[in-house]
Amino acid sequence: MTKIALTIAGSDSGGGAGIQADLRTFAFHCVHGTSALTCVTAQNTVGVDRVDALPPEAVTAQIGAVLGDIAVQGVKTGMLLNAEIIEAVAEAVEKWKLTPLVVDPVMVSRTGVQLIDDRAIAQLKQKLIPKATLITPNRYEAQILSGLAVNTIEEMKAAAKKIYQLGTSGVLVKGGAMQGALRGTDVWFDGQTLEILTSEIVDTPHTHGTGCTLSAAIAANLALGKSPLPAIQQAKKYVTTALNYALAIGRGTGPVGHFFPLVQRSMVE
Ligand SMILES: Nc1ncnc2c1ncn2[C@@H]1O[C@H](COP(=O)(O)OP(=O)(O)OP(=O)(O)O)[C@@H](O)[C@H]1O
Ligand SMILES: Cc1ncc(COP(=O)(O)O)c(N)n1
Repeated sequence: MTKIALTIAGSDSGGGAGIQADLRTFAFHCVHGTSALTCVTAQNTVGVDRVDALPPEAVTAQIGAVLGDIAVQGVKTGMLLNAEIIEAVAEAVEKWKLTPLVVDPVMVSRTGVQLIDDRAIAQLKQKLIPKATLITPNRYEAQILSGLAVNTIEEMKAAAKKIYQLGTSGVLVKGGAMQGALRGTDVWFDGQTLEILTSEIVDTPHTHGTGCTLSAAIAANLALGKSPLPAIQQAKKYVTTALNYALAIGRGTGPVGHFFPLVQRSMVE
């Protein structure tokens, strides 16, 4: 039976992150991708020029149109932008019993720039994170959500445990923005198991979309029937490969190569 996933996220006109990365990641996993758009960014490899939010009712309607007709086996949320959209998504999660649910709490970019306002952060904490199967904060998001500094592996573990208390069933603190040997080391905590996930460090400046790609790959693996930790381990391998095939396009931070491992050994000349 065809497995189906839903992404609730923003559009990246440069095609590296957001809905564009999520749908490519679902397709790579042979999972049919459905989507509910929250905002439209005018974005490229250099930066974000403008963000236009959709009305929350439009987000509700998209989720309703999908779920009213199509059963989905995995869901992820990405850039939700404002408190009203977060509220609408939390209500839809409740109404449609959206599970398993991966919440990528997109709040701060890898470069440390805050992407959503303080009210939206509070709504994420109160309304959405407690409903999540797992959440995937990066280093800076983990600092905000835990109120702790995150500079060492011990601090990543402490942050994961503290964030778990917000009511999510699992926390993956991502280490893409950590320094030195910790770059690419993530920490998983689900209330019982504390696991350190490592990978090779891929030495590339082209890392745009790694967070979106990881959470979409986790949602795809959950839709395929894996339980959270194996889903995360598989997703991390996919991101590492995609980083190895990252695209040096544009003048800034290029995107990871979602399909390039396939293309290399396939019929495309
Ligand atoms: N250079 C790297 N080498 C290996 N793995 C990496 C590297 N950079 C990021 N990762 C991995 O990519 C995944 C995404 O983590 P990251 O911390 O980059 O998320 P993010 O900040 O949300 O992403 P983004 O850069 O897209 O905003 C994690 O599993 C992380 O360990
Ligand atoms: C529309 C949109 N959504 C999310 C991100 C962050 O993405 P990432 O953390 O993967 O770089 C982004 N830059 N644009």
